[in-house]
Amino acid sequence: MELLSQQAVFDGWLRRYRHHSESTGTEMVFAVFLPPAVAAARMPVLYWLSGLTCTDENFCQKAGAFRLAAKLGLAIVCPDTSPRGLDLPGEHEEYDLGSGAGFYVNATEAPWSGHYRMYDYVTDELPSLVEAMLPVSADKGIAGHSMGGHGALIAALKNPGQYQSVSAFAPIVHPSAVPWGRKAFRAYLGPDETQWAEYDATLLVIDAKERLPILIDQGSKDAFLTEQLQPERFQAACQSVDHPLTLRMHPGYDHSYYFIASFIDDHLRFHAEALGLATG
Ligand SMILES: N[C@@H](CCC(=O)N[C@@H](CSC=O)C(=O)NCC(=O)O)C(=O)O
Repeated sequence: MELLSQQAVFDGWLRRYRHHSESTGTEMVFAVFLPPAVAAARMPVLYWLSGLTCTDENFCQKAGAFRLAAKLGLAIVCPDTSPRGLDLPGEHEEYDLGSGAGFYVNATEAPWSGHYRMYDYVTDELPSLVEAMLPVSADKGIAGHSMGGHGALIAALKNPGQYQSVSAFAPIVHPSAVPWGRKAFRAYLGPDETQWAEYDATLLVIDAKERLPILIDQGSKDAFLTEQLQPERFQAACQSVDHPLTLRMHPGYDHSYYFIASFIDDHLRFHAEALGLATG
């Protein structure tokens, strides 16, 4: 992997790397924050999955996570949200399909299936690469926002034992039932909706093999709340099977990174505690 940039931040390092991905068949870029303590020990990692229109950079520039992550000794890896550098039909025309909108699934439909394999990329290929090439441990949590919040939920629900913690900001909890998800799933997974269940957190949680506690924060003034997010549907599914969920509604907050920045410390502490780091 090729180091693209390195910057000192809170006595740690923010690096961006490019590498060839077997999953997507493209070059992929990711960002990693390495806390200062990494010099002394292999640190656990939080994977952050971003939302529609994002790259690896949105979280790094806007979330304000690195001061506390440095103190906790928690590395953070931020993948991109889709393959890049392709020119598939329709790939760059709409913000919620194609580039910047990979939805963390393995596409089965043309023209996407050869490259849009973001599920394999974020759950398998990228962690293997990061653990082989960087001074981090195999202990990991996963979190994300909106499309990426849902990506985090399905990554944890589909891989029992792989993550020690999972959390989300304003996740699209039931993509099979809302416009953003239905559009993406129809394109990537085809018209047979029974195939969509494999990537729908509200359906997956019912038969989850592990009851890993989930933290979700949601703003009550989020413009996408009613049409696209509907956290109450996931809450009902969790309640029906006693899956531990903490869903916090925050009056006045919207869908933006101002909301994420306001509560990111709670999520970092939530993950750090599950990963065995001191949070005091
Ligand atoms: N442009 C679109 C909405 C785009 C948007 O709000 N993207 C969010 C994630 S939404 C769900 O995945 C985001 O994180 N944007 C980047 C940022 O830095 O805020 C529209 O206007 O409707």
